[in-house]
Amino acid sequence: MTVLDDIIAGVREDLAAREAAVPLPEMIRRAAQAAPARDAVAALVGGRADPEGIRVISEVKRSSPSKGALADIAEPAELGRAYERGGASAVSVLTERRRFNGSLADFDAVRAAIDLPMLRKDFTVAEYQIHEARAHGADLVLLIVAALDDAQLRDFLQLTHELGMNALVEAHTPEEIARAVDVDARILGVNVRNLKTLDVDPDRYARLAADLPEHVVRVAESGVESAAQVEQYAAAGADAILVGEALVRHGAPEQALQQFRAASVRAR
Ligand SMILES: O=C(O)c1ccccc1NCC(=O)[C@H](O)[C@H](O)COP(=O)(O)O
Repeated sequence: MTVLDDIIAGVREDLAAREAAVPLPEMIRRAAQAAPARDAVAALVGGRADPEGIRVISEVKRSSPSKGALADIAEPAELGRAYERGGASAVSVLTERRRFNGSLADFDAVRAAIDLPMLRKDFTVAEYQIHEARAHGADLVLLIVAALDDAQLRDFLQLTHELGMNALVEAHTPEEIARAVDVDARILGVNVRNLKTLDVDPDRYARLAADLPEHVVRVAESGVESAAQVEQYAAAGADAILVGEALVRHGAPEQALQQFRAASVRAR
């Protein structure tokens, strides 16, 4: 069993418990009553040519399977506000409980504190999670190509769009990029972290960049430890980067964000 398989097994168990507490029809009703989603494509598009720098999706990440505990985030809302002040274009909140110590409560706290588009970062394996994300005010959900078959990928993306949201469709290989393009993904991420082995290979983004179509929002995910890495992603044409660990471990996330955006301008 890979790490991804193990995470998904836990996600399914937790999902069954939430669905027993709030059945799908009620979650659909709640999603329909939520305020309209913000346009995450508009927030992220054009980052590869923006004179002010690359777009940053800043992540609220307490723990990870690869590193264990990362940061004691006492006030996720305050971290979200710091990201907003630092110039983030969107905020991602991990909601997976068992391996990331995340929660929908964290998501709700940040949602109430900021006005940026927000990614509900979970391992999506059922339509229920998409309605649930919308009910909590999410603007973006994560669809990991490696975790879904073609029909699920198409149906989940369609539902996401029907609910007025967008999806970050995450790929790791040329084949997964092709599958994402086939379903008309608008925001396509290359995660340089292998979710089966947890190896991080930042050069992977540049190797796969040529496979990303011009018209999609291109996101380089994971592996940012320094401004130099941001320069490398920007030089390879990324519109946006998704950064977790480097921001939650940094004492001054606003400054880190500003440095990352400035570094991306130097790369052009
Ligand atoms: O972060 C992990 O260890 C991890 C393990 C297994 C599946 C997913 C994992 N992380 C999710 C992410 O993709 C990252 O949280 C995100 O891209 C930010 O990465 P980083 O900046 O390297 O924290």
